[in-house]
Amino acid sequence: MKLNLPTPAAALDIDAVMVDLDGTMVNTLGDFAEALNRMLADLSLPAIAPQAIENMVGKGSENLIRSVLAHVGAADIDAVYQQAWLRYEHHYLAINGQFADLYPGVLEGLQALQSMGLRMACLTNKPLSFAQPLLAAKGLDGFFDCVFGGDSFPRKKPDPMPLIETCKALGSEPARTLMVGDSSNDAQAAHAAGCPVVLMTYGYNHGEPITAVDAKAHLHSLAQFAV
Ligand SMILES: O=C(O)COP(=O)(O)O
Ligand SMILES: [Mg+2]
Repeated sequence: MKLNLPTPAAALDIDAVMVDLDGTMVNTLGDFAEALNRMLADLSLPAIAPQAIENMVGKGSENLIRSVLAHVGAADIDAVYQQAWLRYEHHYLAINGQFADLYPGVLEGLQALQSMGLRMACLTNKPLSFAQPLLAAKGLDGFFDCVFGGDSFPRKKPDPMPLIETCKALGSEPARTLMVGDSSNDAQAAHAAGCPVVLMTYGYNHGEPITAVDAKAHLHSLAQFAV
């Protein structure tokens, strides 16, 4: 299947697509802020501003919680981590999707990829138990042949392992499987796995400009797949 990309990239020859979740399909910053601030309140720690959280998203929940605990000045992060995770998990599952919105053009883009007959996976660093209900709540679950989270494999993005394993599950060669993401994690993992990668310009990239990260294209909307 030839997937046409806006210039300067040429058409890509692919059989399947892996789509990242946070910052690519769903703006989950509001969910992160709500669940993390409820966790901090339970631990009698100060609140954190959503803008500060944005740069910490992308390397999974443990990294996020540890970064937030450090930011608010928790005295002994290792000592408090397990309780913090349990409170965060409880609150996240309770509010999952309520403070999160699809980015514009997501449905159009996914419909276009689906109608091209491409096999599709959602591949996120979010825990699978968070990702599956979020996809369902946002009406996205029907698009994907498989869904893998940050705890589905022994290693997370930016390691190439989750992409290589997802390609196997999709029955698609890495070189013919497109990664669609929003951060240098997605790009680094894709480069190492031998997958082409396209990056969205609106997501979370650790505070760095995403256009500086090498990719086949940088898109402002998934609807650009529909043209
Ligand atoms: O939960 C995270 O750290 C980010 O998840 P993502 O891989 O869907 O961007
Ligand atoms: Mg992301």
